[in-house]
Amino acid sequence: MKIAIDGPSASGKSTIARLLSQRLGIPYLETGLLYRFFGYIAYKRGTIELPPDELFKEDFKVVIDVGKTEVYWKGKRLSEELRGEEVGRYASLLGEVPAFRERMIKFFRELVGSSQVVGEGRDVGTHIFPQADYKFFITASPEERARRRYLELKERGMDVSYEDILKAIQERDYRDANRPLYPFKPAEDALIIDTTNKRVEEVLEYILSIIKER
Ligand SMILES: Nc1ncnc2c1ncn2[C@@H]1O[C@H](COP(=O)(O)OP(=O)(O)OP(=O)(O)O)[C@@H](O)[C@H]1O
Ligand SMILES: Nc1ccn([C@@H]2O[C@H](COP(=O)(O)O)[C@@H](O)[C@H]2O)c(=O)n1
Repeated sequence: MKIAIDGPSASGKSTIARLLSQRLGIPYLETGLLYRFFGYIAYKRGTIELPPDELFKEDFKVVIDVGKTEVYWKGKRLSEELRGEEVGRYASLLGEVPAFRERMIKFFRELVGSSQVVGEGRDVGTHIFPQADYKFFITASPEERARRRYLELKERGMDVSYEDILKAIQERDYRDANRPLYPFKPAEDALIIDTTNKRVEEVLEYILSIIKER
């Protein structure tokens, strides 16, 4: 079984996908973490003008398992290095490059193959696994998503402002939605879930009820 969970920044899709993976015992693929990894490489090199084949020559490894996706670079697991807004911006800029996105789609399909997966990101249900058995699109208002990201980064001890985060989220939403190729939008057969006024537990139980119904 393949499950696609897509949605905009800070909508809560990683949280839901990870919990769903754990409840179902199915490996979790956080596609945004790989975009962030290459965004991190581009950030360190100060440019996104990097051919996909050159980026994929990096010494990296991806491990997907129940409840987790891990990225290793030169043998070291990267985590906090990938979570900042600036790396997210570089990831989003790379995401606008069709050749890079096509290479990423190919990479994710080869990584998962015919195995079960809970795939989470922006284009899992539209392009990576269009044949997924279940497709969910997790969203929330920009203000609520900025609030969630603000609280998340403050808990990590980062000195951020709500206003800056809201602006970054709105800019990234616009960029993701207005890409000439592969514009970010829900799959036509995705179930859209607005979580603005919903707790994580409510969203998870609702999705599990949909899966168990079939
Ligand atoms: N329904 C919810 N209500 C309140 N807070 C939530 C909800 N869902 C997730 N959160 C919190 O919001 C923050 C962002 O969630 P998460 O990282 O899952 O979003 P995301 O869509 O994966 O973000 P991104 O794609 O930018 O990585 C986390 O701190 C998470 O605990
Ligand atoms: N399938 C994907 C996943 C991510 N992106 C871009 O990467 C940025 C960072 O991802 P997060 O999930 O950590 O926010 C994101 O803003 C997207 O622009 C993508 O294009 N496709």
